[in-house]
Amino acid sequence: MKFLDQAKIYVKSGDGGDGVVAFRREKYIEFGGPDGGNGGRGGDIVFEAAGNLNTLIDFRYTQHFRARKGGNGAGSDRTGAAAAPVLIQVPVGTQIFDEDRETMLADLDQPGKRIVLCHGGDGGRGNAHFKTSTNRAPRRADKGWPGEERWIWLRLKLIADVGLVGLPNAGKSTFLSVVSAARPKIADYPFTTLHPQLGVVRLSVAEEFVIADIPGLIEGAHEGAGLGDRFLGHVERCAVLLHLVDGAAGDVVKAWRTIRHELEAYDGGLAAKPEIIALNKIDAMTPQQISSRRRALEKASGMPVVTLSGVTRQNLDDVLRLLQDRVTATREAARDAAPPQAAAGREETA
Ligand SMILES: Nc1nc2c(ncn2[C@@H]2O[C@H](COP(=O)(O)OP(=O)(O)OP(=O)(O)O)[C@@H](O)[C@H]2O)c(=O)[nH]1
Ligand SMILES: [Mg+2]
Repeated sequence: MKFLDQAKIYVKSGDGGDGVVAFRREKYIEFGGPDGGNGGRGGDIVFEAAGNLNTLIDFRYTQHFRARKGGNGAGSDRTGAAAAPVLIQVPVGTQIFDEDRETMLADLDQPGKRIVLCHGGDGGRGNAHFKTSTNRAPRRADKGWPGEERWIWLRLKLIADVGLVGLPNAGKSTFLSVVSAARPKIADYPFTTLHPQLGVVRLSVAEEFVIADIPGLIEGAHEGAGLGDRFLGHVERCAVLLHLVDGAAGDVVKAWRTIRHELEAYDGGLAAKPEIIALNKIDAMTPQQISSRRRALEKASGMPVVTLSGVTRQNLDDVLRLLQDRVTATREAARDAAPPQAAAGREETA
């Protein structure tokens, strides 16, 4: 499946329908009164977060969205029909930015959340509306109000509970493939993973969380080296980062520091996120190597370090338990902090 996490599109809500000038025509009544109806409202542009999507690729092919004009008014005081809204479905986690790419207009962070981004124009008034005691036969009717138009940026930030970070080849995709049903590409060369992928981990009926595997980072990623750091956006909303360090390749402390440095250079609160450090590929290390590298990492980071092997599945259960507990705690804290309305996924208008 192709993946795209940003897209620029044009949206325009429908113009309002025009009001009309009309007069009553009936037998035996010489001068019928004004009865021109109002125009109908133009169609809205509505965005909806859809749970079954996880790419913006469709927006590469369709970039213009226009809602229809409202119907014109008609004689006999008939109001024009309101035009149907245009509903644009985007993946959960899509943020809508103004053309400047800075101002966020909406954050579609929950399944089913909807926002009206552009309101349809109101219909113009028909001449029946302009009748007064001194002007009983007005010839005035207004055109409909124009709809709103703008260019916007869609930016997808996948919503996962756990973000996998590490150098290329650290074993991130292997880890994802053994703990979830996801089947990412795995190979012994760097930058095997070219776009983020999600997997669901199920520990029990009541316990599950989503992991995001992203392309490996290298030194200078924040300046564009390798695949750059733009995929880090996909772990911005994670509760915890699982930082995999390849224990079988070179200097583990240097590897860990390189990634920390890139997380700090990326502004998005990533450096402040809880991190679980895991020394990976212990199946390919001697017991002495495992303990000395682990100690070196613990000394450098000042944190406990877990050891595991994605290939032989050693210690996976312990690591998943740690992650689940951290995810649960974060969710509970968020629930306590959020006002009840927001937790219910209230509709809002941008
Ligand atoms: N011995 C051993 N090899 C592993 C382990 N996990 C991954 N590998 C190997 O390491 C290489 C890289 O694995 P990937 O899972 O593709 O690594 P990645 O971190 O996703 O790499 P990028 O997508 O390039 O960032 C592959 O050859 C894997 O078979 C492990 O636990 N033990
Ligand atoms: Mg990978």
